[in-house]
Amino acid sequence: MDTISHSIIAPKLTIFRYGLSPSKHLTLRSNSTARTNAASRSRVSAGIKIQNPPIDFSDPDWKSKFQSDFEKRFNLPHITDTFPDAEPIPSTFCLKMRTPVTEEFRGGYPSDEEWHGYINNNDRVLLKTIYYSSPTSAGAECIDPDCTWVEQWVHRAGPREKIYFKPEEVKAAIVTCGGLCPGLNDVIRQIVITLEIYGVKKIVGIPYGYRGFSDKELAEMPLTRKVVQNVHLSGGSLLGVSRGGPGISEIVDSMEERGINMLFVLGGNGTHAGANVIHKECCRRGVKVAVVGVPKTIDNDILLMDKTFGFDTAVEEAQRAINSAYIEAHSAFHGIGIVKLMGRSSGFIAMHASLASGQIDICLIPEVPFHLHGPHGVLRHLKYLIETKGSAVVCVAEGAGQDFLKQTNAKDASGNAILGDIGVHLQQETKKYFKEIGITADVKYIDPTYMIRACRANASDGILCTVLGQNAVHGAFAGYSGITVGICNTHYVYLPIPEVISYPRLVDRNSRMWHRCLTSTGQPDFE
Ligand SMILES: Nc1ncnc2c1ncn2[C@@H]1O[C@H](COP(=O)(O)OP(=O)(O)O)[C@@H](O)[C@H]1O
Ligand SMILES: O=P(O)(O)OC[C@H]1O[C@](O)(COP(=O)(O)O)[C@@H](O)[C@@H]1O
Ligand SMILES: [Mg+2]
Repeated sequence: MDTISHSIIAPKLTIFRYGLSPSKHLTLRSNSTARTNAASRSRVSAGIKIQNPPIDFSDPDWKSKFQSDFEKRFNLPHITDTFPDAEPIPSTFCLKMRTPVTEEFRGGYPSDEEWHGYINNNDRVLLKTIYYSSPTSAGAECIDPDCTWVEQWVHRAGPREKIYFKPEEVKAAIVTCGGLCPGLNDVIRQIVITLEIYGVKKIVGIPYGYRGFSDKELAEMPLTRKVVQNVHLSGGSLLGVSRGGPGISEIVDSMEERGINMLFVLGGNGTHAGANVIHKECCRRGVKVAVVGVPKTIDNDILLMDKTFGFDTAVEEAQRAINSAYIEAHSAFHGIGIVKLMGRSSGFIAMHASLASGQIDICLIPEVPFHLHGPHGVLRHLKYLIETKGSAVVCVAEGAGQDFLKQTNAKDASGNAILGDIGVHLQQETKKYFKEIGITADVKYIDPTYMIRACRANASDGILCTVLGQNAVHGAFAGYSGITVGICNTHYVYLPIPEVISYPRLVDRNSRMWHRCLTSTGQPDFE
């Protein structure tokens, strides 16, 4: 694909949830073009199994075939795939340094054989760590109907002893795309700092996302440790962000003109789809470039990772809005507080914020359909809460209940659907309902979404950003391209881009976490 138009291919995937009857097979629409080369394989995600084509479990070798297929899928694309003769050199990243740089390092690199700070290319991290003895275990992620234990290993991230770029020949660029997310500046800062430790002198920021590659009026921003020293103290992105933008060829043309041979792309699933195509186009043109992604999304909708940076901060910041809604509701006669949180297709922020606050009576997320009206609807339960507790607080994810709203088919510049405002709808319907049944209700609606997104990262996200930013640079110097960084089971890993964006990661309604949320809110089933 040449232009970033994102009339996103939306193939249908059949998802089988263990523990449900076949009549409850679900259909999910993928919103990423990147699924093309992944669609033909079996895959597992949180609580769901997708098989396309199905594995033949009667084949006694199915497990080893699955594992060798898995290994191939998670093999990291490398510069040597396109340039088989590319020779590695000893790494210039070594923390046994001298200040100031003395003559002893002038001609060569300060790599130290005694320093055991490098990651071996064969180091691996185990992707799945729970053995489910039965497919009916809560949240079971099984490959076969017997829930056979199958080891799935992914590549460990970190500095390698051999590198494929000479620092003096590197021109590195950083670009931040999509919506804002707490921690963008922390990642930019760590990328710049780590590049300088390797000895890179030419580092630039591309302004306003992919748009900065085509808009001649937007000058690239030179970056140094000095420039980025304090950027993590503010939210937003030092470089600016945007949606939409030029086509892939234009981006790669611009990279060639500028002499960029390392590109760090900070963004969500759309940005990563773009990064993967940029990587492929560079390979096709035979230009030696490392393209490395750092997943950015407060929605936490990237597959396989424990979490993405900014998510923790978003959950923490959401507490303030929830607490205000709680106080308003609690202080009013028959008070009802409604808080809308972000989450286009995934309800992670709403679920975690509800759990963390302990002040939510009803949590509504896109993954779990609900009725508003009727004997089992949300409004009937609100009446019950008002009658029994005197007040109620609802937390709704922005992507929830879209069926209740007028569908406009409107898209943003990146091709993402523009959602209707479920928060406003809920507020209006609640007011109407209580008026109709003749019960007083004081309804207050809070939409803190953009306030949450614009925050600076909290301490735990700050650390995550630090590790991810540093690992992105190590991955590029190691010669990998078309990869992204992440955290799996508390360990840091490199993953091929298509594997993490083939569809948005969703809350598994059979997971223990969703069950815990229901336990905490005490809400009934609204389906
Ligand atoms: N399928 C795609 N292929 C190439 N580029 C894409 C694709 N989807 C989105 N992009 C580009 O990635 C950037 C960010 O995408 P967007 O969906 O807005 O945010 P996010 O990366 O956070 O999901 C935009 O510039 C957009 O044009
Ligand atoms: O107003 P904008 O910039 O389109 O952002 C809204 C979207 O941004 C998000 O916060 C994150 O989306 P991205 O990951 O695509 O940046 C969504 O939850 C929300 O729907
Ligand atoms: Mg997105």
